[in-house]
Amino acid sequence: MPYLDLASHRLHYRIDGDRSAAGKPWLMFCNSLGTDLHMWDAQAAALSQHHRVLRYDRRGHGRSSAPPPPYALSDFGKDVLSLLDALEIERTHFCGLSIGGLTGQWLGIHAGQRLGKIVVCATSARIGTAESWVARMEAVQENGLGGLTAATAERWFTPAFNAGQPGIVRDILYRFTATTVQGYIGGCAALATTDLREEITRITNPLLAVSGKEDPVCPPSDLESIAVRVRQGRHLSLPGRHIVNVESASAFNAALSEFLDD
Ligand SMILES: O=C(O)CC1=CCC(=O)O1
Repeated sequence: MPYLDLASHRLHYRIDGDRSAAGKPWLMFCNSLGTDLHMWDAQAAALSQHHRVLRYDRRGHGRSSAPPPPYALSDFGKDVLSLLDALEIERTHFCGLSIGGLTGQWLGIHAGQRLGKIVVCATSARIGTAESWVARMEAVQENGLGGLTAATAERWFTPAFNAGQPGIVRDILYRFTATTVQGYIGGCAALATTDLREEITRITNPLLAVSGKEDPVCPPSDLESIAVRVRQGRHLSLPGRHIVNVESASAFNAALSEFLDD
């Protein structure tokens, strides 16, 4: 299991596809709050035929360790750049969901030359409010992540998906409750202090914004707003709630391939 050891924490990552296949472009995925790199299993399986796929667990999530919170969005962006530098990856396409999509926006603003195309999913230039994230941090401090499981399932998937795909939902919620409290709180702190609404106009990379039609966290209007504010943006809405790449996996994979190959 490969890790990158940094000064304050270690990042767990995984490469699918032939790493030495120089003709294949890199495609990097970044997970959301309370998930790990397995949220991209369906995408890695489909896209690794034509790409070298790099996934990692954002700090404090999955098998990556959690430095003491709070974190800032720039910490997540710098973790990505550290991984790219360590793996000698000059340039990669980037796909992130929710806080992973905010990380993609930060990279587009501050390190656009390291990215090819950017895909941001179920995200916003500013997710929620500072007050809502402070309340979430307090709830997690008090009850741990287990206390949030039912509400999380409801935000992440439609009732039909929750009922129809219990195995997939169980697996993703198991990984949710396995997230460290420090890592989750650190992520909430970054969300409480992030507002990229002005800065995203500096993004020049081609960008695809993907929304879940019924996402109560980042509704389609948020993704549309990103697409119109960047230089070369487009927006696509797919059936599902917040974790739209899982709920609409086939359509998501098709859209991702089409956008990257275009
Ligand atoms: O509230 C949630 O669980 C959804 C979410 C907000 C930011 C993120 O990464 O996930």
